Amino acid sequence: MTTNVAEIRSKEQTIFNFTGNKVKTEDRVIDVLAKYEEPLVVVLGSVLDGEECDRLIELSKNRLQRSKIGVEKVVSDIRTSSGSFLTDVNDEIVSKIEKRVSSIVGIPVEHAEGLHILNYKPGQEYKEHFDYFAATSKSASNNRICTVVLYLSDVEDGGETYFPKLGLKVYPKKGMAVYFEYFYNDQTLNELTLHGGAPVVTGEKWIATQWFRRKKLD
Ligand SMILES: O=C(O)CCC(=O)C(=O)O
Ligand SMILES: [Fe+2]
Repeated sequence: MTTNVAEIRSKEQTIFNFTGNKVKTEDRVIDVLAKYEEPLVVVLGSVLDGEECDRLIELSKNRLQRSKIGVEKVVSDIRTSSGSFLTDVNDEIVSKIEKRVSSIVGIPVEHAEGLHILNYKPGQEYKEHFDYFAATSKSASNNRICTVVLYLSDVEDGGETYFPKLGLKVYPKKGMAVYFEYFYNDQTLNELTLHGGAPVVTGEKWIATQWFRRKKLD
């Protein structure tokens, strides 16, 4: 059998740099459960303990607002959940989690937007989208480069994070997380990170998202 060398794409540099089945951070050893190689998608077990998940939900419960999308911040059918940033919350657990997430990814916390809590009730979803800003957007000068979605609750049915171009679904499990990156030179790889949050069928879904930027945020 002959191999067409032109068809073998050389792998690009990744941001997430751990190999093997564990990621060691200052305060926790995290299991790597699954990996999709290019674009890199990593499923991580037990990033947060139950108490940490409950604390994040508790902190955001009274602050939730109908989610908006884009730089213009408009209410849309694309995202029907409710959410809140925890950036103005001064809480030891929040800082600890942000630090842990940063060391998993290998990017300083100053590049992170701050934990964004989302709550989906039955029927609510986040339709497929890219996390990075369009090249024409003002925000693109310091664009997002990778995402960590932390699952703060189990979902009885539905609510999976899906990547339609990869044929990949990640089912929410309290304390687990999914990481993916879109900082490739090859834009077609970035576009493969199209993803969404499927409608919750039964139960409730809570997540915390941390988006990282290429440069520090002020
Ligand atoms: O709800 C999900 O599973 C995905 C959330 C998401 O895509 C985001 O917060 O950017
Ligand atoms: Fe997203």
